[in-house]
Amino acid sequence: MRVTLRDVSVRRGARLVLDRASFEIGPGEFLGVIGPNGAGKTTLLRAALGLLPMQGHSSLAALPPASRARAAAWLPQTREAAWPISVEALVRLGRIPHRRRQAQEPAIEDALHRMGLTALRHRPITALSGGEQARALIARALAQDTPALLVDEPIAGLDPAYQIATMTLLRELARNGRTVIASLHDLGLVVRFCTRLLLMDQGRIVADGPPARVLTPDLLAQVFGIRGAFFDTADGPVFQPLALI
Ligand SMILES: Nc1ncnc2c1ncn2[C@@H]1O[C@H](COP(=O)(O)OP(=O)(O)OP(=O)(O)O)[C@@H](O)[C@H]1O
Repeated sequence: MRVTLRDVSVRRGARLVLDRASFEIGPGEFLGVIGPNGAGKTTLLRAALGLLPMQGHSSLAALPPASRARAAAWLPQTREAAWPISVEALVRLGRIPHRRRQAQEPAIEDALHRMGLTALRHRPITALSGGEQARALIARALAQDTPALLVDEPIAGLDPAYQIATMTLLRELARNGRTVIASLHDLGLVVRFCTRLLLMDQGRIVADGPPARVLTPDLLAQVFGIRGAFFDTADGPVFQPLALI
């Protein structure tokens, strides 16, 4: 599904925290939204979904709520569990937009399996570690089985194996025709997995393109205040942040 944003702006009080953001993304793309703390990444994703008052146009936000819930799944950054429901019940919530339409169980089993939660399915989510809770919330988004997936820091708090597994899964979903947008901080992993990067700074999109064209020495210095290096490895290009400037 194509997701289009045109001149989307968000104000918080007197501050413009998102300034005329525009981009278009289609099936097959895995877009990594990167930028320093406070750059506006979460704001961009939430505005795209219509979860914030905004100006401008977002194709997802323009959909009626029921259609939007079948078009896009959302993994929020905050991972607190409000109620001690079971992992399986949480994942089942992802199926609400599809109720009455399809068999529910295969999507729930698949999501539990993909996130390594089958053995934890009856555990209350309040009795899981932070990383396990994050995996349960990713599984809920997967169970929603939508053509677009917007995920806010999906690998924060995950161990290295689940970080790689989750990035691999998101890349596979994109390769199978989904549209995936993820805010991410790990520049090494975005270079390995994302097909395209959107670099944000102070509420603006300052670069949009393939990883090697976005993580240039000039932009790394200007936006992050760091320098880093690219290496070619048997597993593909690798980027390592090296030092503050
Ligand atoms: N509820 C709010 N009220 C006022 N300002 C807010 C609110 N939420 C976010 N902001 C401000 O909006 C700006 C963008 O925040 P946002 O959460 O989009 O950044 P981010 O790039 O996702 O940051 P991080 O990497 O730290 O998660 C920040 O300056 C933040 O302080």
